[in-house]
Parts: sequence; C-alpha cells; structure tokens
Amino acid sequence: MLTAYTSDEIRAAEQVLMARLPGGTLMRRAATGLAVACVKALPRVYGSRVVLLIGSGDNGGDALYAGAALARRGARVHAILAGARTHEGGLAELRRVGGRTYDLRGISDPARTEGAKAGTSASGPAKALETDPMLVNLIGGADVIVDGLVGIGGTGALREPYATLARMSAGSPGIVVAVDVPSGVDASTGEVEGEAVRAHLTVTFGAVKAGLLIDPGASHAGTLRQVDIGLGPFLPAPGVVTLTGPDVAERMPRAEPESNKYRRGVVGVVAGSDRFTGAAVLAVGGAVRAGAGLVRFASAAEAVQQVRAKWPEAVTKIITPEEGVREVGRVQAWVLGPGMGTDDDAHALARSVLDSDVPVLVDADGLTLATRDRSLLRRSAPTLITPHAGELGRLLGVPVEEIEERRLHHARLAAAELGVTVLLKGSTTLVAEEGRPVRVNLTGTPWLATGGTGDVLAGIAGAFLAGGLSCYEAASCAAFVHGLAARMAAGGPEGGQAPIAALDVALELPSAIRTLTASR
Ligand SMILES: NC(=O)C1=CN([C@@H]2O[C@H](COP(=O)(O)OP(=O)(O)OC[C@H]3O[C@@H](n4cnc5c(N)ncnc54)[C@H](O)[C@@H]3O)[C@@H](O)[C@H]2O)[C@@H](O)CC1
Ligand SMILES: Nc1ncnc2c1ncn2[C@@H]1O[C@H](COP(=O)(O)OP(=O)(O)O)[C@@H](O)[C@H]1O
Ligand SMILES: [K+]
Repeated sequence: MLTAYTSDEIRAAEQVLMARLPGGTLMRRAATGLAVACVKALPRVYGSRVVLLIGSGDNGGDALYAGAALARRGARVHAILAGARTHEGGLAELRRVGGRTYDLRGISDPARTEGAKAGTSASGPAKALETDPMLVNLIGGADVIVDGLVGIGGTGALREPYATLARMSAGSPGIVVAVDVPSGVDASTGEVEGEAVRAHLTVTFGAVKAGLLIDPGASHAGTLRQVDIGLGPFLPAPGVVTLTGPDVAERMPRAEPESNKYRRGVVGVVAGSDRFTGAAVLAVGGAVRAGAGLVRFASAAEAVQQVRAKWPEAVTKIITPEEGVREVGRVQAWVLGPGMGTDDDAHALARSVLDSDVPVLVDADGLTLATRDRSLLRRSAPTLITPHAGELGRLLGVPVEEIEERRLHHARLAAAELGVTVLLKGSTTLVAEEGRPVRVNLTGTPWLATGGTGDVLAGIAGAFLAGGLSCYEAASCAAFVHGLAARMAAGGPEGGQAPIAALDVALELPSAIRTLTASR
C-alpha cells in the first residue's frame, strides 16, 4: 500500500527528525536526491543548461544545492532569484562552484513583494517579465528547469512573479523538474488555484504528498520520484492511500475448491429500461467478467431481451415497478441504476431494491433518483454510490467545476453527509468512507473517458460486493481492475495506445485479473 500525507503531517514528522540530526542534514539529503534525478533526466550533464527557479523558502534552498551539484559536474547553471529572500547557504554554494544568478528585483520591483496579488494575466510587471530578453533566453534555452519556487510552504494561488515564471516554464522545450511539489499545487489536496508549474518529473522528499496523486495536482506533477530522507518512522497514519497490484490480489474474492456459484456471490442487477438497453448490457458484462458466481438481471422486457442475447450466463427476469424485485431471488448485493430511467416507475423500482437488507451499489439514474429523494439512501445495510463529478455535484448541490477542483474535499464530504461509501469517478478516482483513509486509484487511463465504461465499473464492483467485500474494498478493488483492464485494452500486447469501447474493458477483465493473481 502506498501512503500519502498532507503538508502539516510531513512538516510535523520533519520537525521530529530534524531535532535528532545535525542542522542542514535533511536539505542535503533532499538536494542530493534532486540532483541525481536531474542527472537521470538529462542525456548529458556536462555542458547542459540548467535553470533554477528560486523562491524565498527552503524549497529554493533544495534547488540551489542541487544546482550546485550539477554545476560541479559541468552543467551551466543559472538561478533566477524570484523571492524577496534567497536561501543563503544554497546561494553561496552555487556561487562557489561557478553558478550564475539573475535577480528579478532589477526588472519588476513592484511585483516582487511577497504580498503581491495573485495574478494570472500577463499585464504590468508580469508583462515586463515575460518580455525580458534575458529571462526569455534563459527559460527558452534551458535543457532542465528546476522549480524551486514553493514547496509544502505554499498557500493559495501563486503570486507574482512566480505565476509568470510558472507560465513561462510551460512554454519552454526543456524538461521541467518540480522540487517536492509543482509550485502552485496544494500539496495536501491537489487543488490548483490560478497558475501552477506543469512538471515532467516531481522529485518529492520523505513521503508522497496527497496532492501529487489527486487531480488537478496529479496531472501537474508528471512522473513521481520519491527521495528517502529518513522520515518514515515519524509519519502518522495516512489520510490518503493507494492500493498496489498485490494489495488488490490479496483482497479480491477467490474461487476456492469448495466454491459453488451461490457461495461465490450472486449479484442482482437492476438496470436498463425499454428505451435504454446498452447500460444494462455493460453493467451485466462487468459483473459476469469480473467473476460473479451468478448474475440475476431484472428489468423491462426490452432490456431483458438485449441482456439475454449478449450474456447467456445471466439469469433474467422481466419485472414491473409494482412488484419490484420481490420475486427475483436471493442475491448478496445489488447494482442499481444504469439506464433505468428517472420517472416514477423507476423510483418505485429503486425503492424496492434499496429496501433490501443487502449492500446496494447506486449508479447513474439511481443517483439522479436519490438526488430528488435523499431518503432512498437512508438504509441500514451498506450503500456504495459511484458518481462522476456531475452526479456528485447534483447530489450535494455544488457546481460540477467545484467538485473537479476539490475532489478530495467533496468525496469526503459526500461520505460524511450521506452516510455512504463514495466512489468518485473521473481523471482521478477516489474512494471515501467515514473514518477510513481515502483510497486513490492510479491505474486508470484517459482512454476510459468514453460512454459506458462507468456501467462496466458498476458491474465489477457489484460482483466484488456479492463476493463478500465491504463497500470500501469492493469499490477500490473494482476501480483498480477496471483501470488496469482499460490500460491493457488500450495498450495491447505491443504497448501502443488506441481507443477502447466500454465492452472492450469488460472483455479484458479476466486477463487483467490474471496479471494480478499470477503474483499472489
Ligand atoms: N522542513 C524540512 O525538514 C525539509 C524541507 N525541505 C524543503 O523545504 C520545503 C518547505 O520549505 P518552506 O517551509 O521554507 O516553504 P516553501 O519554500 O515551500 O515556501 C515558503 C515561501 O514561499 C512563500 N509563498 C507561499 N505561498 C506562496 C504563493 N502562493 N506565491 C508566492 N509565494 C508564496 C512564503 O511567503 C515563503 O516565503 C519543502 O517543500 C522542501 O522542498 C527539504 O529540504 C527537506 C527537509
Ligand atoms: N480522464 C480520465 N482519466 C481516467 N479515467 C477516466 C477519465 N475520465 C473518465 N474516466 C473513467 O471513465 C469512467 C466513466 O464513467 P462514467 O462517467 O460513469 O461514464 P458512463 O456513464 O458513460 O459509463 C469512470 O470509471 C471514470 O473514472
Ligand atoms: K516546487
């Protein structure tokens, strides 16, 4: 299991460790790791052009010491001093080994005070910076740009001149290496307010910061490299974690010698309608291919006909809203919602499923119904909801953009407010449940952003619920294998990249699961 922390947690651990070591030890460890990462990123160090963006804190100190190490190996290092102060030891070291500096005070005095307003528009002093020939040449001509503007001490939107430097570095052909965290990204949450550095590589110290795993922060961080500075024993229990392949293999339901289809788990799927049948086919497909012992599918005649045609493995039943799922037979978990519609009949059907005493996964139209009638989610058995940002926004009465900007906050909020387990889908998938660390799934691919893949995910999680996993475990394992199957379907044996359809994801599931279980 990979663990991730907030800035405060990291800082507290650093204080304890620092008190036991000679002054400057941690920064030296950090800077050495950073320099090594830069060396690896460069085709050749000798003669390469390295530009350091230096802020006023210790983050700038790390960059200066690392820059000095690179200068010692023959790199041409230029530090752009952007803060009101500069780390003295780091600056002296860089100068000692022939590193050069460019002090921005000379060209944009008014913008340089620490209290200057956050700005994203290139006007006034920012414009002066953006057209300054020296700066343009340095940043435009760099082989590597090291972002040492702010680290875990950053708060709020990047102020000037940092914001302009972040923007300029994005336009450079050089490799951008972020020190600890891309400046402008909230290290604890991944939130980005205004401008932020877009790094190819982030070299982070001591432990992974949660904001490096969660979008929009995650997509600003690029590849992550962690440098050990000895923080491990001093870290608290993490608030954010990520499952690895072996973690998932260990948790997933297994087929035991004594298994039969009922013991392996019967999942009921209520999805589709006379008008919409595709979602039902995909949700059943996810459940069948993820290893449910048996899938019982109950819906309107048209959806039943389509599911029977595609998945002969499923046991199907045509039901009416009045009778609900009473006669469908015993299941260990339900999947409710994809394509079922949102009218009064659908509401009656949802009520009959949610009245049951087994875990229910609510997705898609089921979530729309729950938005209109929150009482649907008040139940004694466990409930897992699987919204995308739009659906969660409607459930919480928050604009979709706000959900996307503050994913961690809203996933936790929904779990607490609704008393359910939340799987928030999107470019970063999060699983939140009260009292548990938020699980971040890292296996997805942007190729998943295509119609119907969410229905497949609902089927997978339903199969895992029926197999006996809790909502929290079923959701996180399902997100993992869903992302992995998509990656494999999009990548193929040659490792290229190609579009995928939702059904491809379902079909790839056994192969994806095989790669996990092979190692257990
Ligand atoms: N504390 C430790 O033990 C270690 C810290 N290290 C480094 O130290 C960093 C933290 O250093 P600091 O605590 O000095 O903090 P930072 O260097 O991250 O930032 C603090 C400075 O940035 C300014 N600032 C904050 N938000 C800003 C914004 N939005 N726009 C413009 N300026 C902003 C502050 O006014 C302050 O001057 C870590 O990220 C890491 O790089 C490493 O050397 C490893 C050891
Ligand atoms: N940019 C992205 N990167 C990775 N995964 C994504 C991205 N966009 C969407 N996804 C994933 O694709 C799936 C889409 O599900 P959903 O929004 O419910 O679509 P649908 O309703 O069409 O099935 C989810 O698993 C989601 O996490
Ligand atoms: K940084």
